[in-house]
Amino acid sequence: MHVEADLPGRVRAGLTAEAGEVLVVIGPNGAGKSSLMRVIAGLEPGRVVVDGRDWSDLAVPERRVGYVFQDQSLFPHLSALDNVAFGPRARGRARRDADRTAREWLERFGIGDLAERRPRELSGGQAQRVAIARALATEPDVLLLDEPFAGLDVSAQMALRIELGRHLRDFPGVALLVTHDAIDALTLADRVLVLDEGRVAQVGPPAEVAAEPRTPHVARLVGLNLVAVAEGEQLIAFPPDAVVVSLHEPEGSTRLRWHGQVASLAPHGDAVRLLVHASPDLLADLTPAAATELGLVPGREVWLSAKATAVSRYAARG
Ligand SMILES: Nc1ncnc2c1ncn2[C@@H]1O[C@H](COP(=O)(O)OP(=O)(O)OP(=O)(O)O)[C@@H](O)[C@H]1O
Repeated sequence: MHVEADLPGRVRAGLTAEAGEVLVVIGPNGAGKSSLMRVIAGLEPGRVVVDGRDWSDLAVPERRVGYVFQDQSLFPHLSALDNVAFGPRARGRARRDADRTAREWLERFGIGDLAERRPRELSGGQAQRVAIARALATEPDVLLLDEPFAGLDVSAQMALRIELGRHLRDFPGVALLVTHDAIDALTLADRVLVLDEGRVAQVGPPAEVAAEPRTPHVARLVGLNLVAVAEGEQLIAFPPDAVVVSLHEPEGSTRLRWHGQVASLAPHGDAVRLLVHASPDLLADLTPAAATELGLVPGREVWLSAKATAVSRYAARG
């Protein structure tokens, strides 16, 4: 499936996905992730072309799309069952038929016994299961999930993540899932799509995106330093524990060195993690003993150099 979406000033993105694929969409605040989802769903006016067919003027129910958005929560006056049956009914299925489908979906999510409850009588995790069941019950070609775990506590998130992963494996269409959490990308994605300033900055399998990030946002997410070199044509990435911190300019010919000011120090596992304001900002891990010996405090001027063997270098654009 090929999707082109254009919402001027907010997002302009093209993506291609195989049937059954899960694309996890990541990017910093304001990158256009929600805009992409909303324009595909038809909740914002914009241009959408799917496999050469122009969807732009199609109303929401005419699009073969299921969505779970934070602000499109369940109908409060309907039971869980009626919420899930709503989509099939709106698509013309007879009441008994739609109810049977809805009941099956609730059972698949392990909440068949909650069918008669109203949304306010459900926990956050249960309500989110109903919302996802409601989206899947319409048998969409595209499933859009915008931060489906937001607002749930950590253990509810983990349980729902595992369960959703199972349903996504069986889902025959294309799923797009927006998240801020690297765990979602690593556990749920077939491929990760990175949005930056409304454009697709990178697409690839999670391991590849994590190893060779092309945006500062993804580099931070996976805990790597990222520096543009060769007039911006290439990038180098290296982990914070491959950075040597010194108070004086390092000897030798290495060009992998930067001068900057310590912005913060924080415990990180057994190490101390420094954030140094240089160009660009860099992270460095060192032992607590070394941090004390160097007298590192915020504001201190330092030199950083990267161990060449720990640096990976790759093209800035794919
Ligand atoms: N209703 C709106 N009208 C106009 N501009 C909007 C609207 N909603 C969002 N924007 C702008 O569009 C851009 C993309 O926002 P969007 O919400 O899609 O980003 P996002 O990647 O989902 O961000 P976040 O991670 O913060 O949810 C931002 O510059 C934002 O200010």
